[in-house]
Amino acid sequence: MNILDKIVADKRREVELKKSLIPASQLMQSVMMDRETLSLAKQLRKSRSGIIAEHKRRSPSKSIINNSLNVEDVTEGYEQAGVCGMSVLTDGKYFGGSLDDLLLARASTNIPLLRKEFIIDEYQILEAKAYGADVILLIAAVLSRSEIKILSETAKALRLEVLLEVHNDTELEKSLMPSLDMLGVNNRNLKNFEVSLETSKLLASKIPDDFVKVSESGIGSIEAIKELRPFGFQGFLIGENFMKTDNPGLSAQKFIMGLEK
Ligand SMILES: O=P(O)(O)OC[C@@H](O)[C@@H](O)c1c[nH]c2ccccc12
Repeated sequence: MNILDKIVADKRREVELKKSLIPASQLMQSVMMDRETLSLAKQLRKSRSGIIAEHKRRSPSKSIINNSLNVEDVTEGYEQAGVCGMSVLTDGKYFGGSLDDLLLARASTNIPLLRKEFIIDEYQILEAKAYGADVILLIAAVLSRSEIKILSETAKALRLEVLLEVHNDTELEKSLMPSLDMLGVNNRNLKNFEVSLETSKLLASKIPDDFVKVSESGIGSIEAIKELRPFGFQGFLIGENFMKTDNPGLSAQKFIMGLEK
């Protein structure tokens, strides 16, 4: 079993358990359900930098990235840096995140927030909304076309935006549908952790222009972004490069200043 299959198998068990502890009807009562969501796609289209900065404590590929920061400080730092949006990892077992991280980030900022999670069930989309997200991630590698359709339509009904993540042609071709807002190309293969920006360059021309194109993972320099822009990418999802420093907000700020020059 590859690591992705293992994560998803664990996730299915986790979701069943959570459904029995906190029924969907209870999530529906969250005050967040009535919150006006923010558009990440709009921010990316009008931005000169296109940075989506991630809160990520650890990952299965790198183990510990940074365990000594608090999520509110990171959120405020990213906001001050002028990022377009923030991605918050909520998986606990493999990434050291939680839904509380999302809620604390929500309480600290008014920028669009993405729930970064392995979503396999509509229940997790209700959770995303109830804990203050504006956008959800769907990963084509772990979903069928009909699952992508059901999950993305559920998100739209809750006024959440959808970022669909692909890593190859087959995943891209099976996934295109109008209920998606943004198409992300993950430069990291989630099955073996190999990273290459070429993945983004290869897939870019196959993504129709109605979707905002986002390049994800392994972006470590301003040069990398300048290289990706001509392929039509307007969003750049960066985690480790910021989170490995003592002050992720400041690192993001330097990056953005370099891009806007
Ligand atoms: O830390 P990086 O290499 O900048 O990558 C960020 C983000 O793209 C990565 O965390 C990610 C992309 N897709 C995912 C799906 C699940 C978990 C994590 C991810």
